[in-house]
Amino acid sequence: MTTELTSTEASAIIPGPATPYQGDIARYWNAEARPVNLRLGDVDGLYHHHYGIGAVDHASLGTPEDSEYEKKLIAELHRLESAQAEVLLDHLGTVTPADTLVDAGCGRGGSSVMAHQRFGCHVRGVTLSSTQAEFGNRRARELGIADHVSAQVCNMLDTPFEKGSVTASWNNESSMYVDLDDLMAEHSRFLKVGGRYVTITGCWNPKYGQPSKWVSQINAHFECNIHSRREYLKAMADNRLVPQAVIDLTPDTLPYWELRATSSLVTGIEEAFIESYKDGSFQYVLIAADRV
Ligand SMILES: C[S@@+](CC[C@H](N)C(=O)[O-])C[C@H]1O[C@@H](n2cnc3c(N)ncnc32)[C@H](O)[C@@H]1O
Ligand SMILES: CC(C)=CCC/C(C)=C/COP(=O)(O)OP(=O)(O)O
Ligand SMILES: [Mg+2]
Repeated sequence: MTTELTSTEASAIIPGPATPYQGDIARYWNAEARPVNLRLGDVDGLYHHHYGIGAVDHASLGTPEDSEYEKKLIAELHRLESAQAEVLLDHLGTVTPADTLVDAGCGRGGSSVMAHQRFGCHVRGVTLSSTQAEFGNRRARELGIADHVSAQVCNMLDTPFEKGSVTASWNNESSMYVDLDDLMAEHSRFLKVGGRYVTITGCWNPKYGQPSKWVSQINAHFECNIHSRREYLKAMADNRLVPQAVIDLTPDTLPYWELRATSSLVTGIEEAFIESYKDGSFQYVLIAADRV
């Protein structure tokens, strides 16, 4: 028989944050309720905390004078965010319904749901935020897929997944909150040999020199710590994760940002993304790696 835990029972078995920083990040995401995320998620019930890629369908938007324009703009931004998750899933390799995937830093669970809908597999999400985990588990119940998709409050650097038990795993815009060597070591531990790891992330470009003022602004805005492209490749190489594809998605994400900057849902961080992508100091990349 399965019974739900009371919050007192749950807090007795869920350890506190591993560091004071992780406590801050848990609080940040527990309190987060930005319309740019909730109103986009309301379009079709897939709630994302990542950005979009692909060309804007200007024909579908009509003109700003149109009374439905704002609604269409929100739907278009959401379409581009879901397109980003589809591209991540395209790089997970062969996944069968018997497989288990891990969504590390799963947010409200949009990517987890999409992975289950595409592959029929099990997806285990981890997040520091109890509000996000509850939200994701509620959505999974509403969709009737709670037996396949679940989220739990857990540090992605110290997960309960058994060694070699996971077919594929990913970080969708969640790796800038952790030490990369610790992160790649944990994915490497729970992935099967021959399994696949994918990250989509913003990283600073070593060709620029050091993190630009825009990168510093993004770090301050989200309380995160953006790594360089070089650090990703080094941490993977040191942890038996061999890149199979490194794709610069920067040109593909700029249209999303330029459209978002015109909307009523702006949050103030749009300029930093647009300017850093344009001056070359910051890049939006996908890295897919084989666990060897
Ligand atoms: C920007 S959101 C991305 C959410 C999701 N991947 C998506 O694409 O919608 C960052 C997520 O990383 C999670 N996170 C940050 N540090 C973490 C850690 N140490 N362990 C687990 N989750 C973490 C946060 O709780 C949050 O859910
Ligand atoms: C690419 C980088 C550096 C990402 C930082 C992590 C992050 C906060 C992603 C988007 O979350 P969100 O969807 O909650 O943000 P917003 O409210 O801006 O849409
Ligand atoms: Mg968002």
